[in-house]
Amino acid sequence: MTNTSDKALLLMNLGSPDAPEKKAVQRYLNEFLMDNRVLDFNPVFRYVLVRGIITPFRSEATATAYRKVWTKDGSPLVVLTNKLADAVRAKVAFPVKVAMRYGNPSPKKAFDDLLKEQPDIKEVVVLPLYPHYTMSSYETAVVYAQEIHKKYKYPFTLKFVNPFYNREDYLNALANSIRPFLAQDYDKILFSYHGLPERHMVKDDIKIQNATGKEGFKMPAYNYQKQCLETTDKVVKLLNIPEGKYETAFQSRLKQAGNEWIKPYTQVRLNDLPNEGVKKLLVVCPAFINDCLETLEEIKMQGKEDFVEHGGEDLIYIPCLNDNADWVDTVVKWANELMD
Ligand SMILES: C=CC1=C(C)c2cc3[nH]c(cc4nc(cc5[nH]c(cc1n2)c(C)c5CCC(=O)O)C(CCC(=O)O)=C4C)c(C)c3C=C
Ligand SMILES: [Fe+2]
Ligand SMILES: [Fe+2]
Repeated sequence: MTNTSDKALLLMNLGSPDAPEKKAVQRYLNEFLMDNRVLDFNPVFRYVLVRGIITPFRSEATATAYRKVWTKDGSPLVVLTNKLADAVRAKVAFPVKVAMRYGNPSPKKAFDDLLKEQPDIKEVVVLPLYPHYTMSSYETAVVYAQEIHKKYKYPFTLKFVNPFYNREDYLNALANSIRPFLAQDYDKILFSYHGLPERHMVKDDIKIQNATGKEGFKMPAYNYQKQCLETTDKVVKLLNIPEGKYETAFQSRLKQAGNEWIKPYTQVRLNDLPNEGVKKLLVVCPAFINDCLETLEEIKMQGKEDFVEHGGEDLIYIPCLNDNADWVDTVVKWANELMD
């Protein structure tokens, strides 16, 4: 559609390395893990841990994992976020841009491009592509966009879409995307969310209790783990999935960030479920809006291999919302609501 508005939408995601190679992954991990909302240690310890241990030892393995899912157009996360932007763009009369918290394109690039295209832009609605609030995902995206906006004195205001883990439109889109998979025989459906160090939950709880209303977004009522459990709860109700046929777990643990992460661990459940009689498992990853390394490599590939090795027959991975039609309509609706 032709742009006729002085408002714009920015879709903000986590970001990926520029290439599935050790050097690019090193650059990416250094930026990502030096974020004090991700590795919340004192700066000197964080620097030593990231530069001296995590990045040198992790980069090659992470690059190998990225190579397994990399597409001809780039990382799945970036490609699929762009695809979502294209689908939204086709339905609206305002510009739609993409920015990443780490790596490219940065919010600065997105804001600069936006101004080049439409110099009279007055307001940018930012949608962080994370349904749930936690300081290491939603909050760091918001704060980074705010910092760049302030630093370069952009002549427009920013508005943020709130965390949406319990919003009806998101839950309906998610439930509708799961429904066709429930038509087959299955033993259980696993809702696997990105994990968090327990420590982060304590900090998030304090932030939630002390929210001032000036954060730029509405804080949720409670912490990430409870938000995830609420998402599962609401989706299983929409889908009439009976008790005992579903469970929630947390994936992607990075041990160096602290030994205790929120439980149960997806990895442990994938290994144990076959012994508990679960042979055919459906898995959905609702903390991720776009498929990425953590869903495609960790769950769809590695997770399936582990599940089968431990006696499972099949793991059927349910894709993220990506550019699903209901989800695209939801994004359009939410953007329009905030622009009114
Ligand atoms: C302390 C470490 C980490 C926390 C806390 C964390 C929270 C968190 N992450 C996402 C979403 C994504 N994470 C992704 C990759 C990824 N995450 C971590 C570490 C933490 N994440 C690392 C080190 C990596 C890189 C890959 C690796 O080396 O294992 C991705 C995928 C990126 C991609 O390019 O595909 C996403 C998406 C959320 C939602 C979250 C908190 C809830
Ligand atoms: Fe992560
Ligand atoms: Fe991972």
